[in-house]
Amino acid sequence: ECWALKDFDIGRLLGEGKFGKVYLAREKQSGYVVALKIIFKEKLDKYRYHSHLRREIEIQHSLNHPNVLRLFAWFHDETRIFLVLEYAAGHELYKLLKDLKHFSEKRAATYIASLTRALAYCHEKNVIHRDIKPENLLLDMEGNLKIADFGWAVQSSSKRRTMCGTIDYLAPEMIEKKEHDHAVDNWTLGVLCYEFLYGVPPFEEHDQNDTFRRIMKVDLNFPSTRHVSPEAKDLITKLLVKDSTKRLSLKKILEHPWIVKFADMQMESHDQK
Ligand SMILES: O=C(Cc1cc(-c2ccc3c(-c4nc5ccccc5[nH]4)n[nH]c3c2)n[nH]1)Nc1cccc(F)c1
Repeated sequence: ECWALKDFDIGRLLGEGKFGKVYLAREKQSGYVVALKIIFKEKLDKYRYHSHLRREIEIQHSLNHPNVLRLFAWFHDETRIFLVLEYAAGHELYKLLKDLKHFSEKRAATYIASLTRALAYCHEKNVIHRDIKPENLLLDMEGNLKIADFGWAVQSSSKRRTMCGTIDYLAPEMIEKKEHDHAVDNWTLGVLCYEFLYGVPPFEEHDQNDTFRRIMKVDLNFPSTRHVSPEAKDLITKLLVKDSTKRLSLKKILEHPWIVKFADMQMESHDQK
């Protein structure tokens, strides 16, 4: 069935991106609640984003995993493209992290386990996300983590060389504009694990060049302001490794003592039906 804007009641604004806004919406027939992203075609022209958007749509539409936000469908009219995305009725993860200051080891390990399973699924499908950061992570009603934006995802058929993402989460090989592969996502898991437990990313500095320098040196230290278990520090240290071939694999992350000890295996999220 081909949907059109008239099939939806539009609700509040959920988020705003470079190309468009995301609204809460309800499909009139079924009552199904979704996130409706509205992208203006003229914006695509301006940024020559058409092929990029097509790739994002193909990537996201091909992914079907409990921890990856679903793209159910898309349609367009003369001026706009509409994406019918899964609505995550929980929180935005970065807001929750700001409110809580830092996560408990149980919560952090559960999110890292979910992210690792989602990334293992994406890598199986030859998709490198490359831009996992708290702003792109959402929680559904049951508190299950969902990776949302695939703004920078690529099919990892050939090695990628384009610069992307914010500074704090960039792996060294991406900064050096070297060829990189899916191991960049393993690095990012280390950055996120640190940020979940300490409330700030590991190499954060005011000046971007200082952040670059600290990433390139892997200048990692664990403040004693917070008690964090040695197991957690061990996992982070095994992910924030400059040589991408030496980073802990996704499989080994799920077998790591800290994950085994603290992560609760969440049930897959139930459909809203
Ligand atoms: O644009 C996005 C990703 C995306 C998802 C979203 C998004 C933003 C917010 C939400 C939410 C949501 N739930 C909330 C709960 C509380 C507060 C805010 C919330 N936002 N649910 N689903 C969403 C989805 N924005 N952008 N994907 C995309 C882009 C182009 C092509 C394509 F195939 C996918």
